[in-house]
Amino acid sequence: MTHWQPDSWRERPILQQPTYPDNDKLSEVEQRLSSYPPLVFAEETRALYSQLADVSQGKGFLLQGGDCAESFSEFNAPKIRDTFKVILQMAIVLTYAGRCPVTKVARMAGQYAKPRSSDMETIDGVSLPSYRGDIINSFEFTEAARVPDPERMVEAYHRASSTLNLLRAFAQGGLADLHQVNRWNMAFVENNPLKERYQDLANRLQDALEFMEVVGINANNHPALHETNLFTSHEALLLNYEQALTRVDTLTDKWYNCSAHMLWIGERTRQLDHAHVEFFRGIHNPIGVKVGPSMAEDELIRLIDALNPNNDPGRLTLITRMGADNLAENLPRLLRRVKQEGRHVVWSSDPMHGNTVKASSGYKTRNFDSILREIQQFFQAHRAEGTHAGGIHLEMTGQHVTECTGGAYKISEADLAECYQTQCDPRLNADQVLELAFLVADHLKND
Ligand SMILES: O=C[C@H](O)[C@H](O)COP(=O)(O)O
Ligand SMILES: C=C(OP(=O)(O)O)C(=O)O
Repeated sequence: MTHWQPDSWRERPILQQPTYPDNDKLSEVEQRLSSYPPLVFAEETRALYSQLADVSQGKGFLLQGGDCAESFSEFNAPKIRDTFKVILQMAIVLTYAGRCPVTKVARMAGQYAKPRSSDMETIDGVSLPSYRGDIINSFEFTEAARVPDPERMVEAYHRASSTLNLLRAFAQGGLADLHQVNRWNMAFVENNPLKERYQDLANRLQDALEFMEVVGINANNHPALHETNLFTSHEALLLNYEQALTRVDTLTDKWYNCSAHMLWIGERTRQLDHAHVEFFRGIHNPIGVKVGPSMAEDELIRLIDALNPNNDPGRLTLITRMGADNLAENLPRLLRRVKQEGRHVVWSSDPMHGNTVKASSGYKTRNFDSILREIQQFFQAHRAEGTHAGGIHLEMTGQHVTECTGGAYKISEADLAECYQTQCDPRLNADQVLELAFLVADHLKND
């Protein structure tokens, strides 16, 4: 294997990248970014690594979720707060009802770059370069807006930094206090059939906390009751940005990508001899790779060995995104082979990306039942193969969007127009996500 450098990816073929019109400007921005402070600290990243090592050994569950694409225009505190809360509410359901420690990783504070199926987008006979995420170009459908602008990387850095700042404040400053769970705004489940189940769980949790208080366990002597850890993650697609935030950790002398705690490689850019695999093999963060239905067993083992040659538990999460109709045929053969070869991985299910369909109205959507079906099959396949169903990876928001059909509110294709806000793929809304959490909790308890 050749010597790794933060820029050795530049010698490899690369897909899904913008073509910047001005390379001098691009280099100047990369230079500037590489002098800015890191967004996360390597020691935090190691804490996540160690939690994921437990998950890979069946001793926990990974909950990863957030926007499909964070947007510069929808950048405000309520949006960050609502997604934070819904991730926490899901985690509480999974921990308490599922009896399982949960590692929380947000798709936030950096999820700004998107791979696309097509380089061009055509509307009413006009074709323009596709929108590739706010870190690259603008969503607006004009020629000027779609030109990639390197200055957007700096903008993304500052927005990621503010988002992280608020997430840290929420996590450590009291919003995550378990005693608050009952007091959190329940409006989003108010008319939901799940309200009673959620309320019952919140009451039981309250009873447990009161009991603990009586026997002397409280937030003063157990800070875990008052605060939480929420890690950040995104698809490290735009390697110019990722390289600029990759630094040597002074405590260990190792390279870490300090743009987020965990990074993943997308399904479209995971070729063994390409730039993304090259970049990822040298950073010491916990990393993920998306695994679609076309993945062959040998190919997967080669990929695992390139990315985790020492077979370290916690290093690698395989995020399967098969589609509900393809999972039964394709996941078991991969589970079997990885188990046979003794490779340590976290298996996580992304039930979103294999289940995207176009509604008759033209909106991209996903049906709640297909999403549930993929998750159910994911658990069944692991049960059958004797492996650990280690996590879920969701495109979701704490807001009341109407982007995925179905769920307790029975969102129909006709309802999609009501509040369709995503800039790329459809996300589960707060109700749908909570409904899903109860289902996953039941599986975890049975396991
Ligand atoms: O989130 C994943 C991809 O970026 C997305 O599914 C691509 O969407 P497209 O098929 O509309 O390009
Ligand atoms: C692009 C994504 O997924 P995939 O690589 O699985 O298509 C994503 O999760 O944003």
